[in-house]
Amino acid sequence: MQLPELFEEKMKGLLGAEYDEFRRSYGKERRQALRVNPAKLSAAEMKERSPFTLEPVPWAKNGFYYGAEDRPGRHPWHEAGVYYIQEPSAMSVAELAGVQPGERVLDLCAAPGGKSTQLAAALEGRGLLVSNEIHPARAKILASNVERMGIPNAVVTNEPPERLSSHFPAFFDRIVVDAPCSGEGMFRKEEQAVLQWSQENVELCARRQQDILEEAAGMLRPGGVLVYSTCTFAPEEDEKSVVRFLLKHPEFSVKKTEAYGGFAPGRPEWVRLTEEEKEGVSPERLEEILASVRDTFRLWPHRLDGEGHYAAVLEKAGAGKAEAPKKAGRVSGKSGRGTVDAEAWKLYEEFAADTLKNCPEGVPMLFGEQLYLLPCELKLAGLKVLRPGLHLGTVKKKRFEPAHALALALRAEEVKRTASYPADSGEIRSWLSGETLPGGEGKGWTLVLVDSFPLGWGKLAGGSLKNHYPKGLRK
Ligand SMILES: C[S@@+](CC[C@H](N)C(=O)[O-])C[C@H]1O[C@@H](n2cnc3c(N)ncnc32)[C@H](O)[C@@H]1O
Repeated sequence: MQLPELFEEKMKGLLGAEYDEFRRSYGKERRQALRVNPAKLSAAEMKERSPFTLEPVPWAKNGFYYGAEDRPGRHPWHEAGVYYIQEPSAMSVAELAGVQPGERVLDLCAAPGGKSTQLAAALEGRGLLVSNEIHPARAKILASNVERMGIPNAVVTNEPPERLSSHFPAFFDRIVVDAPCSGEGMFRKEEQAVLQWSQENVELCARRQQDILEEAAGMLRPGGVLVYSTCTFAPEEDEKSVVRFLLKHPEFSVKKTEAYGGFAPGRPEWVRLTEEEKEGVSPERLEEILASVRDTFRLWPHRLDGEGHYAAVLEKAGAGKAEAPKKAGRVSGKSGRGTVDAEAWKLYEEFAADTLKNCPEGVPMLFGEQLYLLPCELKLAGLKVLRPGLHLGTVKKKRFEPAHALALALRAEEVKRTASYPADSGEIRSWLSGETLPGGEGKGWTLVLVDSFPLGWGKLAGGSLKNHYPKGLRK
């Protein structure tokens, strides 16, 4: 595979004797992986039930390499959010974030959603995930992946970091900054990354990373954890980005974190600072910061089965925990911004009484015709919000229509009527292409399952099951 000449020269200079091994990794077959959604089934169950040849990704609890012949993206379990296809070294970041259920977590550069969906899994449906993406089209993809994975407690926003930071000062327990970067670790995956590479772009990315980190710093509560990551090997964007940030922010330090033994340490000797960048810093302090960078992580494609990544776990000084997000307890008609229109709420309750055995919890909020459940009391006014929590459905004149997101966030046993078909059945093929299926007796909203996993809503009436699988997702 052809690589940019300047990139090769640069890496030769950095890696020395190790370069040949690094270069040879570009000739190796890329190993692909998926991450099981623990809200749907455990990793052990997946291993037993899955139609794919799986082998654990050593550093990711729910991560598995799949066989070269497997096509998990085409399997109906993918549409049911049973797993997320993710580059294996990228799975390290959310693991390093050490998220605990119930925390407030921000994923600042989140699309298409690999890290967000992994962070959400660690939250186990409790607490709050704010998943933000600056680019509108990418934010839509992020929202649809959050929905596909059935995440009930995520708010998806589409904002530049500086607008978000003025909204959430010292708010989050954990923040992930998976920064836009020069993507040197994407060369095997995307030819575009090779074509677009230049040293100027590396420098541009490094400047942008400083700006993003600056905004992230203000949104973290004292004692909170910030994970910074890139999928590039350029020290300007990796160790140097961290060093520049630490020089400016004495309240932050590198947190020593236990990780998979195959991760290599950060390389402070690759950091070249200008006189201006070092100004006002004592040599001892500089030495201390540089030494701490050894406790950041490099994932090399010639040392493990993955495309490569960099990650640093940073801690903000100070004690204390952010207040636990205020949860609404069981749903009520009250929203954070007043009362959800009584008629709208009545229509939802009628639907819930007829269809659900167990109602999801949260703070109801009506946006136009769309009814959502926020994971906690949250001020969102003034932000571009794509998904303010779990989308329950649309309130139409005299009726309530449940959302696809609700179907995917429910478990089969929480619903009164289900219709289950095996993944390889003709019914599932027909269903995914939008066809009506023959139904049984009775009438009302029915959760269609592929094997045991919710796939969407159907409406049973007159012996047939009308298809409500979203048109945009049909095959
Ligand atoms: C490496 S990707 C994120 C991948 C994602 N975390 C995942 O695991 O699926 C970086 C993201 O940052 C976004 N981005 C680009 N410029 C940005 C900026 N100035 N501020 C914040 N995000 C930016 C990009 O659109 C891109 O989606």
